[in-house]
Amino acid sequence: MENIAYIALGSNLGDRAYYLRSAIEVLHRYEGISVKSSSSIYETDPVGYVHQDKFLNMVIEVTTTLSSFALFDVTQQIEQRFGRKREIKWGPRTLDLDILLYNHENIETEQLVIPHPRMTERAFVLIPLLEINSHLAIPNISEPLTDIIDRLPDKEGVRVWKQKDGEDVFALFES
Ligand SMILES: Nc1ncnc2c1ncn2[C@@H]1O[C@H](COP(=O)(O)OP(=O)(O)OP(=O)(O)O)[C@@H](O)[C@H]1O
Ligand SMILES: Nc1nc2c(c(=O)[nH]1)N=C(CO)CN2
Repeated sequence: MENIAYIALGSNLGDRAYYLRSAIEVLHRYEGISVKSSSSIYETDPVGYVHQDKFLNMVIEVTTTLSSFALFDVTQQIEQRFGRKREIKWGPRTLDLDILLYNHENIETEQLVIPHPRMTERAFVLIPLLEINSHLAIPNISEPLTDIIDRLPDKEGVRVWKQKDGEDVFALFES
């Protein structure tokens, strides 16, 4: 069975675009995962822990035959592979992969919560998400995403870094 999931990517250490691109490539090559579309790449001011460099953030849509938990395992493995270290809460990272949505499911386990619990507080997530699916509904949220974004303070720090142009996800990373 095909499931639809949305994944947020973030990086603010080292060659940020390389980490985003590599994560998308590894996901796409993975048996049972297909990357269907991607947002533009945004450069965003750090939120939470502010004494760190700017992030690149984007969101992708994937279809997958994997369960939400199996997909989560894959995203955790990819973070590990690209040298993710967790030192400071909300601090610098080479690669962060968050599963935002999985179909319209509500999942609440210790390891995995979907919809991602902080997604509606983050313009750096909602702006790229809305770019790829302007009709998206989030379980238990009835307010339009555009209204939510309007009142998020971090929206001022979200700027397009590389505009998406066409369907090819990987074209985003070519200079
Ligand atoms: N939907 C989800 N996607 C990714 N991780 C999740 C999700 N729900 C819960 N988690 C859990 O969050 C844990 C902490 O994640 P992480 O260290 O990446 O936090 P963070 O990126 O610093 O902060 P945030 O969770 O606010 O983005 C992960 O180990 C994972 O078990
Ligand atoms: N702009 C921005 N700020 C953040 C980000 C992020 O991806 N982008 N991720 C965080 C922890 O998940 C904390 N703060």
